Amino acid sequence: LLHTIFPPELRFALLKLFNRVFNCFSSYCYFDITEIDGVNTNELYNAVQLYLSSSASITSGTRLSLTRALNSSAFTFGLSNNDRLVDEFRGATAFWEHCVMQRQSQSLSWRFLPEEKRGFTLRIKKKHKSLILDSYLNHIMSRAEEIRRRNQDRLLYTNSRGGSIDSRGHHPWESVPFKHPSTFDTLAMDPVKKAEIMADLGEFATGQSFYQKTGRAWKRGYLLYGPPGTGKSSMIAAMSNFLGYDVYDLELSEVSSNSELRKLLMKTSSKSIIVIEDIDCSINLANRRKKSMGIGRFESGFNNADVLGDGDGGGAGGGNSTITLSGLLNFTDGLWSCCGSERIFVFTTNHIDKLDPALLRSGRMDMHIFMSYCSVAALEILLTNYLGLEMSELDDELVSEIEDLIDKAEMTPADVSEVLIKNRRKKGRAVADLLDALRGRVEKRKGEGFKEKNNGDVEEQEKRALEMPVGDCDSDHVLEKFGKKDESNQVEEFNLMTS
Ligand SMILES: Nc1ncnc2c1ncn2[C@@H]1O[C@H](COP(=O)(O)OP(=O)(O)OP(=O)(O)O)[C@@H](O)[C@H]1O
Repeated sequence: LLHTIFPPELRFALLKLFNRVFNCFSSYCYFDITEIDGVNTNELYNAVQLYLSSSASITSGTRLSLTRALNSSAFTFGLSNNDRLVDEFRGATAFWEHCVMQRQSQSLSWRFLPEEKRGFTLRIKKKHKSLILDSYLNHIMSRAEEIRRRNQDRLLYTNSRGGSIDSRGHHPWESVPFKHPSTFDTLAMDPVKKAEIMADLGEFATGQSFYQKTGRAWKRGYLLYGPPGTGKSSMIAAMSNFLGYDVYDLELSEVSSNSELRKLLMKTSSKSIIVIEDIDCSINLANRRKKSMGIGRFESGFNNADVLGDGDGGGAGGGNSTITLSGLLNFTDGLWSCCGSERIFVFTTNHIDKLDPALLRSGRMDMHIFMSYCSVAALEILLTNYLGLEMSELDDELVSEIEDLIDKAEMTPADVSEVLIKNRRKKGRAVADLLDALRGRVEKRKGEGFKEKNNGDVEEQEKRALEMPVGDCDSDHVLEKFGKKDESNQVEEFNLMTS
């Protein structure tokens, strides 16, 4: 009888009418965000899920499912049917409900759809509608991206031959989870310098509006230089862990031309650190200069590029590579470096004197970071990290002997950690071994007439020249500095360059 008096069509029409009247008088409005929009995945649904699973407050009695995604180092919770969460945004309250319905049938679609139809319903006050639509949803998208990055382990990419996707569909960048444990806490270096670098990175990562306002590309370059074992790779890992950026370790010898380099760059993602290690071994600048001027023999062991591109080019160390310095500079500086944003370029070298001044010039590498031999400040950090020991716990006499020896010994943090790690369970033994190692090194260097120390002096000059504001670091200064390093070849070479 009920069916005859109220046929389904009439019931549906009444329900619709009721809804309309209800909506007119209600102070709320509703938005549905379904998981699948037609046949496309709705990015907003995934973002809302991720965002709510870590940001919104859980109402009591809510039952949530916990998840830990592959490659992820954090737990998030998922929402079941009709779970409700409340979120606040700039004084507005957003009520979220998760709705799950069984899908009736697999409609005609080229793509398999999940059996459940999932979606969120967002309820907000009508007066907050524009705030929510203009800002809240964008806020959710960017927060979700951030959470995804933080939860996900960093990835370390390396390039295989070529810059394009090959015939077998292999991407030119291959990745592995990057689990390097180095952080700024574990990094042994001068605390003031460390704080400066961290502040610089922090400013960069949060500086979107600054870069927009000044019309600068949102990227930054760091040159790490210093002897092997002073922590250049550890610094890159610490940067990656600090910012939550992936690392692209660019193997230049695998790249055969400037255009390949450009293609590789195009396939890197934003929020990443692009690293070229031992840049002096990758780009053969000295020989290029001589060759381009048609004089001099190629004395170093580099396998020179046959094609040198243009006058500003230098061949990459690899076999048939035609990468030029200008190609590399375009990679970091030119229009192509801006395809994407929030990118950090890091070059490392053990021999800053081998680098072309063009690479060091103002604006190329924004910060030059000298990774030095182990200093007292760095040793304090290593003692705490490896032995859980404060310098203040040591005898005054012992401390003053260490302070006296440490600079003369020129031990790298890698050398010092090797000594400490051997006896990490016997603190006294470890400190005694360290003292022996320091004395041994000083004696050895005395025997050699502190030859290396002379280099150290030059390094001090480099340090001073390169750590001044980069704008002041002109090529003349650099030439003069390098001219002092090795009287025989380098002076001639740089004279040629200036002429
Ligand atoms: N400044 C440092 N702070 C903490 N540990 C360090 C530091 N420098 C070196 N180490 C230790 O020595 C190891 C080797 O250092 P790392 O590879 O970072 O040096 P590097 O300067 O990059 O050397 P190379 O130029 O040979 O690549 C690290 O795994 C780390 O354990």
